[in-house]
Amino acid sequence: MEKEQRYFPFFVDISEYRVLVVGAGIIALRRTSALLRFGTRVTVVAPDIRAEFQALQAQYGQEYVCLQQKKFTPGMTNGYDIVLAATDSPETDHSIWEECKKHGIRVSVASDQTLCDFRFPALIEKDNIVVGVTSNDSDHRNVREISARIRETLGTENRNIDRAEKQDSKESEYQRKEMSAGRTGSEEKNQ
Ligand SMILES: C[C@@]1(CC(=O)O)C2=NC(=C\c3[nH]c(c(CCC(=O)O)c3CC(=O)O)Cc3[nH]c(c(CC(=O)O)c3CCC(=O)O)/C=C3\N/C(=C\2)[C@@H](CCC(=O)O)[C@]3(C)CC(=O)O)/[C@H]1CCC(=O)O
Ligand SMILES: NC(=O)c1ccc[n+]([C@@H]2O[C@H](COP(=O)([O-])OP(=O)(O)OC[C@H]3O[C@@H](n4cnc5c(N)ncnc54)[C@H](O)[C@@H]3O)[C@@H](O)[C@H]2O)c1
Repeated sequence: MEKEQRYFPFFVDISEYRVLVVGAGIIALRRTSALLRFGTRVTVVAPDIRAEFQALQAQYGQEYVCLQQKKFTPGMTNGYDIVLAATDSPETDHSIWEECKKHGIRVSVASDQTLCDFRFPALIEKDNIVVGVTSNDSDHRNVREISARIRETLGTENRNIDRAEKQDSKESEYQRKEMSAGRTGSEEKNQ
């Protein structure tokens, strides 16, 4: 019988990490904005970059958000501590995974749970409390629903970008909220 895979929720200081995110669509945006709230530096590589990434760069500064408008090419993962593959091309995601495995870089592939060294959780943040939710059976929809209920109980706004907002690439609700809250990279770091 196959052993059930279980994921342990380490809570790690990622402020000194260098993170590469390949792809700049809705999933990459949700994850990049989450990582930035935890003080890390992120490089984003994609031929099409959603407009909200410019707002993140304006908010956190170029030191924290480096945008590279180009396709992934071999060698790009060099020097990164972790890599998130979130393109809409399974072949590209797979070659990113291969390169990371070859060089011992931890990698998560949004399109394929079998290619994840770690799980990207749903995040609920309330004052200094951080809740991370994941599933051992990869029922992503359930993770999302449980997280929404925790957010409701704690009275936290849903900071995550919903996939339904995908079409609204100009000025999303998320961007307006972040901008009107006047959040800055240094404030986030000090939280
Ligand atoms: C928690 C959350 C965090 C985040 O993404 O930020 C997250 N998925 C979320 C939502 C969600 N994901 C999917 C749907 C559509 C479902 C539907 O409609 O049926 C929805 C619902 C929605 O988006 O509304 C589809 C999906 N997801 C993965 C695959 C590939 C596969 O299963 O192989 C496919 C099929 C793709 C396809 O078919 O194209 C894989 C992963 N998704 C993970 C995390 C990691 C495992 C964590 C876990 O579930 O335990 C992992 C392994 C990737 C990783 O760790 O990198 C976020 C909740 C955000 C929140 O609420 O805060
Ligand atoms: N984990 C999750 O929560 C979840 C949920 C749904 C879907 N997914 C998976 O996540 C992936 C991304 O979904 P999305 O909705 O963000 O897609 P999207 O279409 O919004 O964005 C795709 C991005 O990938 C980039 N890209 C394409 N080819 C590239 C290449 N060769 N090099 C670099 N960048 C490249 C595009 O320029 C674009 O920025 C899909 O594979 C999807 O199956 C994950």
